[in-house]
Amino acid sequence: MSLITARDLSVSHGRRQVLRGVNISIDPGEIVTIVGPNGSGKSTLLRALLGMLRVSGQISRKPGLVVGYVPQKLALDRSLPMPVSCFLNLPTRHSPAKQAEVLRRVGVPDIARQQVAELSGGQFQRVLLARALLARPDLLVLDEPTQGLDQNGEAAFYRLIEAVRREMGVAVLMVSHDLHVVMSASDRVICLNGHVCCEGTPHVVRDAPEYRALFGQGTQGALALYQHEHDHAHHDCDHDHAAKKDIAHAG
Ligand SMILES: Nc1ncnc2c1ncn2[C@@H]1O[C@H](COP(=O)(O)OP(=O)(O)OP(=O)(O)O)[C@@H](O)[C@H]1O
Repeated sequence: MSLITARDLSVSHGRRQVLRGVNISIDPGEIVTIVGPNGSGKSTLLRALLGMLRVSGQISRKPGLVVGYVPQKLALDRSLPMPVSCFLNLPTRHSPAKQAEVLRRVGVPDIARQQVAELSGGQFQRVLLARALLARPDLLVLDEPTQGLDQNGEAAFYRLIEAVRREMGVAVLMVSHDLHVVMSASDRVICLNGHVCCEGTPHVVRDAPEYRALFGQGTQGALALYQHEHDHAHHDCDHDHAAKKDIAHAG
């Protein structure tokens, strides 16, 4: 049974429709990455799936589903004096032993007493991940989790995500702008631009015309992501969604 499924999902911000007719489902233990140009509705889709927005269409969640969410921006004044251990207790209190275990798991074992304001960007991302993992989620939702990290930091973070998935069996739904990472770390990629342009295993998507129109080819693709106007006609690429998913699970 899927953890979360949305059918014919549409979302408007005010009078502006941001998402239309989106179908998506996340299965236990899979890593799914959403890519798309700025403003294409990626964060909106995550927030809609989490039940944070008014939507039209259907969203169903597995009963008792626990989600750990790491938002793109956290409205936290990092100049506030607050040790990591206190931050990890927001909003639910956890024992020091449990905190230590999860901090060790995300690769920052010695920082419980450190001030949040003193953490590097990479350490702070790991603390955010630790906080999400403390809830023992079935599904981790990460909105551009490596924003602000350098390439090494990004690669290390995604390796960590894969290790956490392997060890805890948690499914991961994330937004990324890093094509290279998307290709290597995801079971399934969804290209979004107000609607699902195409989706499937990284290899299936890489060869899809819709994906190439969005990202171009080769290393120049990352630039295309930001420049693309996305006015091409759409071949209905949802029709073989089931087949692609099969490939995703077989591979
Ligand atoms: N709360 C809001 N009220 C009004 N408009 C919004 C709101 N949130 C998002 N939007 C608009 O909806 C569109 C999609 O925004 P969203 O943040 O989902 O895109 P995104 O793909 O995540 O972008 P980015 O890659 O820049 O993070 C944008 O045009 C944005 O300005």
